[in-house]
Amino acid sequence: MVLVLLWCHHGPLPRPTCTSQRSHHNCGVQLEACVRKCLPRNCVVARSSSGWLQAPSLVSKQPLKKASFPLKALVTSQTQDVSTTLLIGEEKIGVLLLNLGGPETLDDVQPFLFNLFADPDIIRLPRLFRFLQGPLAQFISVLRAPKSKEGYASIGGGSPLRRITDAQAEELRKSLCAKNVPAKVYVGMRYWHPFTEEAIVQIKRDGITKLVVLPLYPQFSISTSGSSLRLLESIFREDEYLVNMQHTVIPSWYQREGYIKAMANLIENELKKRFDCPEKVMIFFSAHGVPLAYVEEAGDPYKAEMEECVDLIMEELENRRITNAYTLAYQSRVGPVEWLKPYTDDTIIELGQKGIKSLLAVPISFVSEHIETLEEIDVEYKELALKSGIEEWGRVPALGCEPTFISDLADAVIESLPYVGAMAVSNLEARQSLVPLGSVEELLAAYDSQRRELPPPVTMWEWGWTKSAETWNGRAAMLAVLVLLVWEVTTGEGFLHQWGILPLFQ
Ligand SMILES: C=CC1=C(C)c2cc3[nH]c(cc4nc(cc5[nH]c(cc1n2)c(C)c5CCC(=O)O)C(CCC(=O)O)=C4C)c(C)c3C=C
Ligand SMILES: [Fe+2]
Repeated sequence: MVLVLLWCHHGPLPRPTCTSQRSHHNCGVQLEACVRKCLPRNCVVARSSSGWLQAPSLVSKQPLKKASFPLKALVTSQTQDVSTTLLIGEEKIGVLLLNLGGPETLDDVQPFLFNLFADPDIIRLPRLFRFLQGPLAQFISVLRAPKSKEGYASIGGGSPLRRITDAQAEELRKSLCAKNVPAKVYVGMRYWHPFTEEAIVQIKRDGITKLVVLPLYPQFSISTSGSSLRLLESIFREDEYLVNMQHTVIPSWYQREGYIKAMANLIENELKKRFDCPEKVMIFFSAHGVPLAYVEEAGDPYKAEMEECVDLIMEELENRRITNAYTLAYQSRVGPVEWLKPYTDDTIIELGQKGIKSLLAVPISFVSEHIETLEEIDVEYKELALKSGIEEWGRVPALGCEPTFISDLADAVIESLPYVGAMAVSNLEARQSLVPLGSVEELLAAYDSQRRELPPPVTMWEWGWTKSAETWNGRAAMLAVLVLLVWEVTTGEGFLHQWGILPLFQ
């Protein structure tokens, strides 16, 4: 196998790949994509932008020597058979799958939403107002809960995420075992059970000595993998056992051949199965959106990774002589701020107006079925498409436990094992060692160094008889009634006393 390392040390990559000094990371992504296209498939392309190495299937902190010019490409040979070296010694290998989590019952919806909105990677307040994070999360979650509950009720009363992620964990364990890498696989959710903290307790109880952290999001975003990794970093930092446990992180894996092939298989199957004239169908990639500020201000690589991911899948399909038209749009916008565009709903309407008759929706940000595939795509977007003049609608299933995909995740874990290193936050010697440290903190710093505030994702106020204003007016009225009630009960005075309604018992 050949490893190509793109090395850019402090400073923008040279033109023409770099058009913006600020989106330094994105340049790296684009450059990496260009280089990958020119190389044979068996090459691993890695890039570094701030002194540590970020390979497609691993993150490792590699103290690189200062470059005499900004960009350097190294080509080395990697001939070691990783799986044989793993089994030497008494290491206990663990794999921690990170995921979002979802409410299992309708009663879980509001507390789940509270956990989500209490996350500073979802709503980041100015430093001075950080103390309001909890009350604000409570407020927004109570406001949003009725709408979310409706959605979860329509998909059977809860999220299928836990069940599917548990099944993926079990299949991954089996696949690793079949590849001679016995490992325990744990699930750590960000906003619902089993919480990441619960998984960590189990990892410590089992005495894991080498841990591979694998977020189940193909593309990295500050709001998903970033948030989970930030949490993990804070847990690790405070725990002596974990500080010394060797670990590495696989931050994103959308460019892996197995994943790309598995996605292409799903698209090819669905095209053949569902449509009379498969070649006339437009392939409609629908990615989960994020607020534009994440990408433009905080440096989230999500958009660049998403675009590259779509290119790679289309390239794979073209190799199979499937040359359909395709497009990418972003769904699930929440709140008043601008999110990544084009929006899925606007795009569907536009395609209908342009006379497109057949669409195949491909959910691409997530590898399990969840509320946004089962409700938003299958119900809302399908209805919109049919109303907009689209006659044939199909949707590619999420990868779930698809064997090519699971086997590729197992390979990603195995390939990352030689890079598992000590966290050792305070250990200077370990920090300077050549063994990659897999520091979550530095990974996050590279994308989100300034930690600017992130926009609130829900509408706070709209004047006029909008749906939001009605909700707010209703809630304000309820609050006023509550205040009056408390006032009457505590003071014994007020309208209800004057009218003889209170006190109830005399
Ligand atoms: C409000 C900001 C949000 C951002 C930013 C965001 C990014 C983001 N989310 C996913 C994947 C999922 N999100 C899910 C649910 C969900 N997400 C938000 C908000 C943001 N997401 C809310 C309020 C909810 C709850 C559901 C709702 O009320 O609409 C889920 C579903 C889990 C389930 O229960 O099935 C997933 C999956 C990605 C990939 C992403 C950014 C890239
Ligand atoms: Fe979300």
